[in-house]
Amino acid sequence: MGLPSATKWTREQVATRILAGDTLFILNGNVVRVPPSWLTSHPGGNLAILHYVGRDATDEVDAFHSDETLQKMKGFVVGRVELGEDGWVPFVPPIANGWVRRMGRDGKMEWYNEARPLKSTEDSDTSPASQILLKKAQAGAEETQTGPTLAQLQPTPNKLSPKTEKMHSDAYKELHKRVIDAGLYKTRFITGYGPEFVRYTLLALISAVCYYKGWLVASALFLGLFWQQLTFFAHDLGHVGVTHDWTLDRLISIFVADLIGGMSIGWWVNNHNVHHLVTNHPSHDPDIQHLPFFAISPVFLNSLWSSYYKREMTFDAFAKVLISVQHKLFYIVLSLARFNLYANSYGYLAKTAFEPKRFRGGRWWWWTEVLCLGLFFAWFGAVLKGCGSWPNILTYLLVSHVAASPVHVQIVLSHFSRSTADFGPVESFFARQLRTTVDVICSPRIEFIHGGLHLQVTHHLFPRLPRHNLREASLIVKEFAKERGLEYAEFGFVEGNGEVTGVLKQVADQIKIIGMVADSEVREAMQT
Ligand code: HEM
Repeated sequence: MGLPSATKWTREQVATRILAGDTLFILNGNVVRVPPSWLTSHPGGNLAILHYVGRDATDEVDAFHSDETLQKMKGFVVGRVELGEDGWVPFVPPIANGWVRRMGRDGKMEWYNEARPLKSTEDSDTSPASQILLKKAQAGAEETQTGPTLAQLQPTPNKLSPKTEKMHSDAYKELHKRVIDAGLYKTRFITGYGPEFVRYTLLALISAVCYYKGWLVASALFLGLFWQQLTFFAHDLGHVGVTHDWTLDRLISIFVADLIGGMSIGWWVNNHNVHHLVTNHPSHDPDIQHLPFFAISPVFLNSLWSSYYKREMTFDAFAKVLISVQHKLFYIVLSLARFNLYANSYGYLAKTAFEPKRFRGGRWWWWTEVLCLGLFFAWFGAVLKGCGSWPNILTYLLVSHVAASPVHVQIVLSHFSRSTADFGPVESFFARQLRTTVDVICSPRIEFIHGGLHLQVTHHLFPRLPRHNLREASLIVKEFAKERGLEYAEFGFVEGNGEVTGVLKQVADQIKIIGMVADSEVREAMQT
């Protein structure tokens, strides 16, 4: 690079370096350069960073990193930029237009066009002018264009005002300070996790006692409830939100998620971080990419490209049948969702088997996960074998997996009925999380059923905040949002289910309408 860290960079210089392949983002007015070797070993995954290339990532970086990491990040600063009255004028990251870096035939890194942009032709709340969805790249397209262009880096203005977004960003910083000052980053080991551990132990014990008594359905039911509750603990650990020590939290989470639950925590964290950063973006957020089973927006009927799964989400004849009745299949599909999570988990571990060492965890995380999954298959396999007959085995498998499934309903409630529009890089982290996320109202007495994660808006704003402090933090956030006239969305559990199935029905109806229009066109053509 050759530029010392005190150097002032112009916006043009930043753009030129990005187009040349550098991974740059803005942090508190500094230009941060992530070296390629670091990008692949980033504990939050490479996509987390790629979605912020050319943008001011200060709020996101503050939300996701420990103080120790924030200090270390200073070592990656390569210069400064002039921030205007409305802050940094962001670029559109190359990945948003389908451009990624990969090794070329000559052994050098080069741009690769994995997808082509599908731009909005209007400027509405559901389809803002800034919206870029992705479609699979056409064969041979990369030969005509060798990398992203300067024009592609420039965001299309929409109805968002950069001044207002800057105000939201400043407000978020102030809010974060209030949360820190209130001491809410301190984990409540005794009063928070104490009752949790009693609950986990009881559920596991009841399941074991029932099993040895031969009450298999009851045993499976309590095993499922035990898994359901442990999911929340694994979630906290995945966010480094328990001991706040990456290695310790990761080790405990491998024990909980892989050994007891049979799922890869590495996969879950990788997936979940992307979801937190590009929440509800149809082409980038894996948590809303569920074809052929669900489509929460008509845009999915265009067979979009997923930058997370690196494949086309094909809306084929099979998907068409399922989506047209998705609101009716909603609970049935979710009750079996755990099997899909196993598949994704093992696929991720297979894919990462030959990845380079990580900055945190080197390769041990991978081997420990594989070992713990082996142990899971050994103990759960023995449990199933002990059920005796095939009908008993099948019943045990189904009951335990269905009993663990309410957690999936809860997760989708928090986002499925919220906006999936892409307001581009100008939108602040604060405003984006409030727009795409909703809380489920629930009494503190029964909030353990939701694992406390029904306070999803506050969780999205402060992902590393220990779960048992979310209620207290949410009160601060709500008051703060009210002061600034921002919406903090929340609904009751029943109302939320109604909204989500309503959204699914709307998309399903859309298919019927498209089908009817096509039929009448054919009829008209035959008559003429
Ligand atoms: C040079 C730049 C960066 C460095 C050195 C860095 C370093 C790290 C480290 C060490 C962790 C482990 C957690 C911790 O110890 O704090 C982490 C996690 C993470 N990072 Fe970064 N990071 C960088 C840039 C970014 C950017 C630009 C983003 C996105 C805006 C990002 C998103 C994340 C996420 C989502 C996690 C996972 C946290 C969680 O699971 O709760 N990082 N990063």
